[in-house]
Amino acid sequence: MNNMENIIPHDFHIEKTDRNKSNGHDSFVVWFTGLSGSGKSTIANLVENELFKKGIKTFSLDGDNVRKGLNNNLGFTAGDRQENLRRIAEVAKLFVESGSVIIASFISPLKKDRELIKNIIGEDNFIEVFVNTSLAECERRDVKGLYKKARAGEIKNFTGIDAPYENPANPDLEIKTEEEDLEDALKRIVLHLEDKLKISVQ
Ligand SMILES: Nc1ncnc2c1ncn2[C@@H]1O[C@H](COP(=O)(O)OS(=O)(=O)O)[C@@H](OP(=O)(O)O)[C@H]1O
Ligand SMILES: Nc1ncnc2c1ncn2[C@@H]1O[C@H](COP(=O)(O)OP(=O)(O)O)[C@@H](O)[C@H]1O
Repeated sequence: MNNMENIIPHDFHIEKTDRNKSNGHDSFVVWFTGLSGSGKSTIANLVENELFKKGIKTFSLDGDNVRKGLNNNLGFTAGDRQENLRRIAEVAKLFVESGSVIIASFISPLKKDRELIKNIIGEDNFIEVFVNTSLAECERRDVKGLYKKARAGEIKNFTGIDAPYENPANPDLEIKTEEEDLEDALKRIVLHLEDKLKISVQ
């Protein structure tokens, strides 16, 4: 029992729009989804650097700062992934309220979980970027040696091996890392965000 009926929200005076006006830009979430090793963190880092250089308030959320802290009691079953992503979405929503552009990089493998994330954050504040790299290429890169372990049966429920990844049907942006240069992809993403930020970021 969590007694939600007894939680009565306080009416705060400073709203998102006030913070956005003060910061000179809108706030929202850029959510990178894709297989392990697809390039989410690499691209997300570059995007954050570009925005930060322009004086935009940004913050990155990824496995390193979330799965080791807030979500250190969660693993990789379908239920744990959903709870991982639900909590992250709630945190991201708070950051958006605070006026930041959030760069989130999580495998987020299932359509229904990405729908949940979008509903929590709000469609208007959510930009989905699908980092589309084939499993074969991710496995070839094997940045962290995890595919090798998964193939050897040392890691269970590994995305792409014995756990599913469902491609997004309608992402706001799709980056095919085997076909497009990193620099070109970066330019394309920043260009897309320019409009959303409602200020010039050239
Ligand atoms: N079983 C299994 N499946 C997939 N990934 C695994 C697994 N075990 C550990 N790892 C490492 O954890 C990172 C993925 O965590 P996420 O929070 O992004 O996953 S999820 O969105 O909840 O599905 C992922 O990081 P990235 O490689 O950066 O994607 C892996 O390094
Ligand atoms: N076009 C590209 N975009 C992103 N990463 C690329 C690209 N081409 C090669 N890579 C390499 O692929 C790897 C992706 O790893 P990483 O960014 O950690 O992936 P993820 O965060 O999705 O697990 C890095 O070693 C990166 O240098």
